[in-house]
Amino acid sequence: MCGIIGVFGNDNAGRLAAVGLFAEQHRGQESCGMAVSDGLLIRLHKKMGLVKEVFHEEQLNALPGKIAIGHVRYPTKGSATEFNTQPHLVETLSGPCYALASNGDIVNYAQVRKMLENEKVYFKSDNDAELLVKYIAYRILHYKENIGDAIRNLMRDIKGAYSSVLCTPTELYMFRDPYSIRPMIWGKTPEGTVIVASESCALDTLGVQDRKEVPPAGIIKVSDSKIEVLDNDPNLYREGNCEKHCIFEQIYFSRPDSFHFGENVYAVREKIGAALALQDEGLNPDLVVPVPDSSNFIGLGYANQNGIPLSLGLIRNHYIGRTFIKPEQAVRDESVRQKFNVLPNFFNGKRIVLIDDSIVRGTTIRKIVRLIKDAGAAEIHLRIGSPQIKHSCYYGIDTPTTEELIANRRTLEEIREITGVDSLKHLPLTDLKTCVHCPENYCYACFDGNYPVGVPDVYN
Ligand SMILES: O=P(O)(O)OC[C@H]1O[C@H](OP(=O)(O)OP(=O)(O)O)[C@H](O)[C@@H]1O
Ligand SMILES: NC(=O)CC[C@H](N)C(=O)O
Ligand code: SF4
Ligand SMILES: [Mg+2]
Repeated sequence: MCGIIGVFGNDNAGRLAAVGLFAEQHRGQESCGMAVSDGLLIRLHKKMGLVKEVFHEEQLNALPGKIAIGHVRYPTKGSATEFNTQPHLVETLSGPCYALASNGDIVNYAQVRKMLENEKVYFKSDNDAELLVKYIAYRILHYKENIGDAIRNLMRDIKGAYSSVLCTPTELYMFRDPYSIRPMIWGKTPEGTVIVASESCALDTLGVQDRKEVPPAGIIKVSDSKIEVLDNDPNLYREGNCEKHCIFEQIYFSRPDSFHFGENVYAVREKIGAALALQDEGLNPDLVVPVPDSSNFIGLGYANQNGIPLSLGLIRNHYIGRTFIKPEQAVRDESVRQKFNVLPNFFNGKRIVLIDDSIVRGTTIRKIVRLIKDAGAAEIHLRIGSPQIKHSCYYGIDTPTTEELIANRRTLEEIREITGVDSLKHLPLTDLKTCVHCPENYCYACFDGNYPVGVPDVYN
């Protein structure tokens, strides 16, 4: 998962983009970057690190212009390096230049890259956003297409998830894959600046009130003279006429104050909590304790449904960030250890319902249960706000190789034993589907293995 931002029509475009990226920091912590156009030239700055580390006053002063695109990266295609960091800039010999940033992942990356390499297109990175921008530049130069047509052909030829922003020296484009797997939302500030972001929390921070989702297969072109929604029928590029939004955005990834796929994220999480609670009538624990932060609203939904007090007995260090999205296991282990502590004398003798949104490798929950047990809890009943994750994601979340997923290596009973809890229940898929308004419009592949856009080819 990554976060994108696009800004058009503001003298402080770079600064606004930095504010937007900061609001989306939870979507990518490894590196970030920005491309800003002053009308003639696109300048690029990207580095490993967090937004506040990469964009100081000095860098922002060196990025003048009215159009900006930016990205916070959580790597899925290509390792965590500066080369693979987005945006990617293409400067062509004949003049035009384009910068692009994208959230998602491409499943036929190898095939399309090979096709472009056969046409003498050169790649600097292993990142899918470079593939997207080079594909577009290739179509424009080779077939003399305009950008809109190049993007339409991209939708025909390139399969996977992409919520992308592209800028030229004078225009901003936003476009989204036909299944709308990742969120993408845009609007205008009262002063008329156009902003597009992965999540509405970034638009809120930048003062955008009137906001709309970029439609499936949508292509929106913003120039000085107008905003054009270019005609494009999603059903030309997909099987069935459904969108397939990532359900994991609602369960874990997005900020709870965001709104997308027609839902308030916090409200979906509260429903997940209530659905978990319905499985537990008669359990009567003393306290419901969520694993902060992503499970707080699931915990609240559970507590309200069964009339049990919600208790914030686990305290997290807010400066550690997300642990599941860190690329190395040793770093994940150490980060979880440093991330959580318990309130003193809080758990002693108590029967706890402990709530987390998901178990991926099992790193987090093992350590948390140990902490709570050491703090004297009498019973721990672990409830997970999603089904077991048994399949990798190929659309922008780095759920690891299937062997790394604990649900593939152990039975549910073994996981209960390893974690050391008294009982363990996941939310069944059928119940999860009741927590959103249009369940048919979601991807659930990491739970059921039904991949709406297929699985990757192999690069060789
Ligand atoms: O089983 P695991 O491999 O540990 O992965 C699952 C955990 O990772 C996520 O938390 P994370 O710390 O990434 O983010 P959060 O602070 O937003 O909950 C998620 O909320 C689970 O707690
Ligand atoms: N998680 C994402 O959306 C990652 C975007 C892109 N695939 C990258 O690796 O940079
Ligand atoms: S496989 Fe899972 S994480 Fe990936 S897009 Fe589908 S629901 Fe989301
Ligand atoms: Mg968590």
